[in-house]
Amino acid sequence: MPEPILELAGLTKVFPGGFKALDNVDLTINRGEIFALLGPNGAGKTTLIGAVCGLVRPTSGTIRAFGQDTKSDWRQARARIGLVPQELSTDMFEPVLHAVEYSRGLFGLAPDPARIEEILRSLSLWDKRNNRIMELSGGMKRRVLIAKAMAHEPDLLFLDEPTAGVDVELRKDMWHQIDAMRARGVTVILTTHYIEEAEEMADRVGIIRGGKILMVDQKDAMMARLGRTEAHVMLAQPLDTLPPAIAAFPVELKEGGRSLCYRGGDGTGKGREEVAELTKALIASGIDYVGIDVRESSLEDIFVSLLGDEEEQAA
Ligand SMILES: Nc1ncnc2c1ncn2[C@@H]1O[C@H](COP(=O)(O)OP(=O)(O)OP(=O)(O)O)[C@@H](O)[C@H]1O
Repeated sequence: MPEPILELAGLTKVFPGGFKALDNVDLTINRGEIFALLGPNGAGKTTLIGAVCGLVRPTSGTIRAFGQDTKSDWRQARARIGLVPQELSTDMFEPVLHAVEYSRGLFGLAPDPARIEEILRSLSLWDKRNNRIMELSGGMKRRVLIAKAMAHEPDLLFLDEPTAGVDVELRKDMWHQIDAMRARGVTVILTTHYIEEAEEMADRVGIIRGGKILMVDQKDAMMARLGRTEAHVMLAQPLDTLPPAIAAFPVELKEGGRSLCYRGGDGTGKGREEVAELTKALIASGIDYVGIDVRESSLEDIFVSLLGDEEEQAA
């Protein structure tokens, strides 16, 4: 039975000046899951995190964390929440070790040098522990942000764009770290506009745009429901029209009749079987082909088509 760890109801933020960055957001996050909040620039992701972490005051709506309304007992909830912000704002002159120890103390936990060492080693920061943060590379600075958030052993961890602008190796490393946190029972909410990241990491995905949650679902269910198979068949001879046996498939001629494009299935692999049927039907109809390119749609395709649909509706 899923146990809600964070419950947002009707969460709305209107900034002074009238801009509505969050518009009636309802969202429940369950213990132990990795939830990816996916959305384009300015969608409201950082504002949502800020509201939960007490950095942004909601205009209306409620936030319950660990079963408690955060309005009544904010400090207690906040002590159990870790935040890895997009940017390092303070501590530049601090040595790494000190900054991380300080983060632990900030929320009232007793010092634990062994735990801090474990965290720093797991992030390959141990050798840099006595360096001032300003002396580190951009990627290392990001690791320090994660170390700081992990130092107070949060039950719920927000990662705001954890891998924006980092190299592929560090990105993989971070994914590893997130996995390790999940294994430790930490609930992780990450914001990203890298779809690949959501696809790789998340159990559930929420799509946010213009301050509104457009869709929330298990990643696999979202892929199955909205996914498609796409196949391009390069024909040996261009065709003007399709015989009925071929036109019965969800296909259309492209490139002046030189290729046949199939779009079908449902993201469960069913489309591939239909493509196999299509190739048999082509042979039976005496239509020769020289190549086939089949691909399953990714979360990215789904994301782009969802946002596209929204734009059409808004127009
Ligand atoms: N303090 C503020 N005053 C006015 N508007 C703000 C303020 N902070 C954010 N906004 C606006 O609210 C919207 C949502 O911003 P937010 O930072 O939450 O987006 P985001 O989804 O995190 O985007 P990104 O992917 O670019 O980080 C933006 O249009 C932003 O300009």
